[in-house]
Amino acid sequence: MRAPNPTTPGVTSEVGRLRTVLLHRPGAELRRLTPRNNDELLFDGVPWVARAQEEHDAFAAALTDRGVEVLHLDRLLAEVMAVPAARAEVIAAAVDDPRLGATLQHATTAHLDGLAPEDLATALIAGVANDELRGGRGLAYELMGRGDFVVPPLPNLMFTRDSSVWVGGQVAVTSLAMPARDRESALTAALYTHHPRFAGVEQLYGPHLEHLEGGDVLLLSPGVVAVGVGERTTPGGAERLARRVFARGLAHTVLVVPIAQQRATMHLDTVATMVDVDAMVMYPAIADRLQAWTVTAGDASPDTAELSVQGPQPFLIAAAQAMRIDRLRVIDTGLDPVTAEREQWDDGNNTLALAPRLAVAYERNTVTNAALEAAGIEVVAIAGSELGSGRGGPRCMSCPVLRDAVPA
Ligand SMILES: NC(=[NH2+])NCCC[C@H](N)C(=O)O
Repeated sequence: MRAPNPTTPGVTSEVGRLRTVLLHRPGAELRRLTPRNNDELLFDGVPWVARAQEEHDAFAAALTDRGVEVLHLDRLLAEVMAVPAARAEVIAAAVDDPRLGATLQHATTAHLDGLAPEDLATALIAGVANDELRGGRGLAYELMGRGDFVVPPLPNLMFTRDSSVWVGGQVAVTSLAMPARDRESALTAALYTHHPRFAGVEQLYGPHLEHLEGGDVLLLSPGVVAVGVGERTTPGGAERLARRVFARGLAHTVLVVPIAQQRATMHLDTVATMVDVDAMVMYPAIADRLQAWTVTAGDASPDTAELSVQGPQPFLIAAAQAMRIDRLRVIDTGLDPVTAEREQWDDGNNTLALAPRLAVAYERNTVTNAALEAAGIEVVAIAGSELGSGRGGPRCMSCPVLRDAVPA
């Protein structure tokens, strides 16, 4: 497998020592949430924003205290908004909305294009309401309510895991399934295309392809990628990713793992995450039922070839085989079924490994965290009562950009 060299970005596992991570501190976009729009915007309630920011700051501090470099998506985006081509791309994506009609599209383009880089970044993230638009006009504009969004906000941007994911030295800008998140990948695409920090990095995937979200992608070990398919990532998305990682020599096996199409299990990382080179914390209700299809490269050319697809077989068996280990150890979320269900819902499985046997987890999932500690995993516990209202934990809120290789 082509391994990234230690100074350039790249990630080959879930647990190699974390060096650099992309986060997004939630801001004005969360203040847009109301009881009328929170379902559509994929939040379970209306968070207390100042407290959510405090919790996020503590999360970021827990990482920097342990030597991890934290990149902030909004700051990088503001920097990149000085580049004319980048501005044009994200503005085009923001007005590419059939609700607007041509007149309002033109007015919105002019408004956004008139903003200084930092203000443009803010407007793209927090959205633009009808009464905030300078020079608003057109039929759609007149018929909208004053507080309606001309450009909708992106409150889920803090779940940086989903809008891009690194496989080896390349980054997959994803194609998000839910309309409320679709535009996030226009921002990550601009970032990876135009920010000098990522100059020369090849992109493995892109917006508007078959749906693929980073929360579904787990790098089980170097060369072995698990992809959950369910509410978000589609089998077509998993197939295209598989072809591309094989063609580029980034992996030898992709395990395609069906998960229930419901909110509680929206991504594979809501039911299982890696905490050691050979261990996962996993929701016990699915541990024995989870299946995997083992996909490897067929023989002919990667774009047209039939991939080799085998299975399904139990996930834990398929994973151990692909990883070439005897057994993938499982640490259960919760103890009894009710606690497990509660702690799974509160992202007890959604841990972010900082190194083998060292993981960040929400403090509220006390039973799961105790099980992790008992299994020899050191838990860095963070508060998440407000952050969690978006249904995402430490793994969802982070996109690793550079990890050390795990010792072979
Ligand atoms: N990787 C994850 N589990 N991300 C969680 C994303 C939560 C977000 N509210 C959504 O529904 O999309």
